[in-house]
Amino acid sequence: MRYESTRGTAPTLDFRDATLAGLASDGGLYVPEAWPTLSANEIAALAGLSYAETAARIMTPFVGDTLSADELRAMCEAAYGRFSHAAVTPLVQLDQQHFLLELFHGPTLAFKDVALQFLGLLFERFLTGSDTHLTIVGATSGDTGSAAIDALAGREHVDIFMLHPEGRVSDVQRRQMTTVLAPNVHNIAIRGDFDTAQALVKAMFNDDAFSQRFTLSAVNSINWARLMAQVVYYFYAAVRLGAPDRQVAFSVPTGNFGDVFAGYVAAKMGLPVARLIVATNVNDILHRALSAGDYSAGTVTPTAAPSMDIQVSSNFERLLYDLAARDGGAMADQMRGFESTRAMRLTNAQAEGAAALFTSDRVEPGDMSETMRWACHEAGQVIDPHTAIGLAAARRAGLPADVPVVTLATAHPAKFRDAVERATGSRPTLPGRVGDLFDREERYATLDATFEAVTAYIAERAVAKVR
Ligand SMILES: Cc1ncc(COP(=O)(O)O)c(C=O)c1O
Ligand SMILES: N[C@@H](CCOP(=O)(O)O)C(=O)O
Repeated sequence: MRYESTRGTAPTLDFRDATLAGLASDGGLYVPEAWPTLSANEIAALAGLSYAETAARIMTPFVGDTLSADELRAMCEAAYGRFSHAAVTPLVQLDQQHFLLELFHGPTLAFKDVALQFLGLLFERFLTGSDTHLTIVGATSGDTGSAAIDALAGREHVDIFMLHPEGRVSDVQRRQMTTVLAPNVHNIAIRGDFDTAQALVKAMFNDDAFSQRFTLSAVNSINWARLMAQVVYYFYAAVRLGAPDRQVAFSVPTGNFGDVFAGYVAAKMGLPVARLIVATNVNDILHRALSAGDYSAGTVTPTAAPSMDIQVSSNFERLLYDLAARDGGAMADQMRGFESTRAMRLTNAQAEGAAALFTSDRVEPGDMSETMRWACHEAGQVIDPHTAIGLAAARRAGLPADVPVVTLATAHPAKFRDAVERATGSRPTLPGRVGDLFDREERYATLDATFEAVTAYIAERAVAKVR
C-alpha cells in the first residue's frame, strides 16, 4: 500500500514513512492510493473476534509489508490491553434504536486513546535501530494532547511539544497533560484558540528552515495512522449490530473531521453504513459546508464541549479530495484559496458526493444539556457534552426505525464534570486511574501564539537532525 498527498506533489510513501512524516511535504494530507475492500464474508467473519484481533484484520491492508502479521497482532494486543473494559469499546443500548459506542475506556478517558496507544507503539517500532529522533509537534483542544502524552511519555527517540489554547480546556484535560513530568514531554499553553494552535503546527511543517533542522512528526489526525486505527471501531460496532446483513448509522460529535472520516473509510471498505451524521456545536463550519456548501471559518466560540471548538477542520480536505476525483492540483488550488480567504464553496461533485452518505446538524447548548438530562434520567447513562451533541443529532435525524443508530461516546463524563453537573445535577467522579490528578504537580509554559515565540521555545529544547 502506498500513500499519496491530497495536494498532489509530495512523493508517495509507504505506511512507515507516511506515519513518520505526519504531514506531506506539499502541505497536503496522506491518504491510501486506493481503498482496500472487505467482502461480505470477510466482514461476517469479524463476528466474535476480540477488539485486538479485529484491529489487526482491518489494519493489515493499510500497513502493507511494513509490519509482519505477528508484529501487528502483538502491537494491537499491547495497545488495547491497556483499556479498562474487556470489550475495549463496548456498545450500550439506550432504547429500541439508539446505542452508544463507548470509546473512553483507555488511559486518558477519551476516544483518542484508541488510535494513540497504537501510534505510540508504531513510532517506537519504526524508530528502533535508527538514529532518528522525532520532534512531535501537536495541537490539542484537550483530548489529543493527553492521549498522545500518555502514549509517548518517557519513550526514547521522541520529544513531544503539545500546544493547547490557554484557559479553553477543562481542568481535568489540562492536568492530564501538564502533570506528566517526563523530560520528553513539553506542554505549551498558547494565548489563542485551537485553530491558531493547529495553524502554528502546520506552519512548522511548511517552514523549510524549521522542518529541515528537526525531524518533525505529528500525532494529530493529520497523521494517517490515527485515522486508520479509528476505522476499526466502526466495523467492531456494526458487526455486533448485524452487519454485513444490516445497515447501521453512526452519529459522530465532530470537530477536526477525523473520527467521522474514519467512518467514511469504513464505508469505502465495504461496511454497510446507512448514514454518517456529523454533529457540531455552535462552531458549525462543517454543518454549513455539508448542508449549504459553505466552508467559511468564523472565530471560535468557547463552549461546554471544548474539544469541538474548532472552525478549520483538517480532515475535511481528505474527503473533498476523494470526492473530487483525487485531483491533487485542483485540491491544492482550493485549499490555497481557503487559506488566504478563510472561505470556500464546495464544488457540485463534492457537495453531491458528500450528501450521499453524510447528514449534518448543529446542536445548540440547550439541546445538548437537555440530551444529557434525557440520557441520565430516561436511559440511565451519564454522558459528556460531546457525546450529548452526537446523541441529540442522532435522536432527531429521522432515520428509519429499523436502522440502528450508534452515537460515538467520545469522552468520559468525568473529564467535563462541571458541565455534566450543571446539566444533570450529578457530578461524575474521576475513575481510579486519574483519581489523584488534582494532587499532582503541573508544569507548562505559556507563550504568545506567534510562530516566532513557539518555534524559538521548541528549538531550544528539541534534538536537531544528525547531518
Ligand atoms: C471528546 C471529543 N469529541 C469529539 C471530538 C471531535 O473529533 P474529531 O476532531 O475527530 O472530529 C473531539 C476532538 O477531536 C473530542 O476530543
Ligand atoms: N479535539 C481534538 C482536536 C485535535 O484533533 P485531532 O483529532 O486532529 O488530533 C483534541 O482533543 O485535541
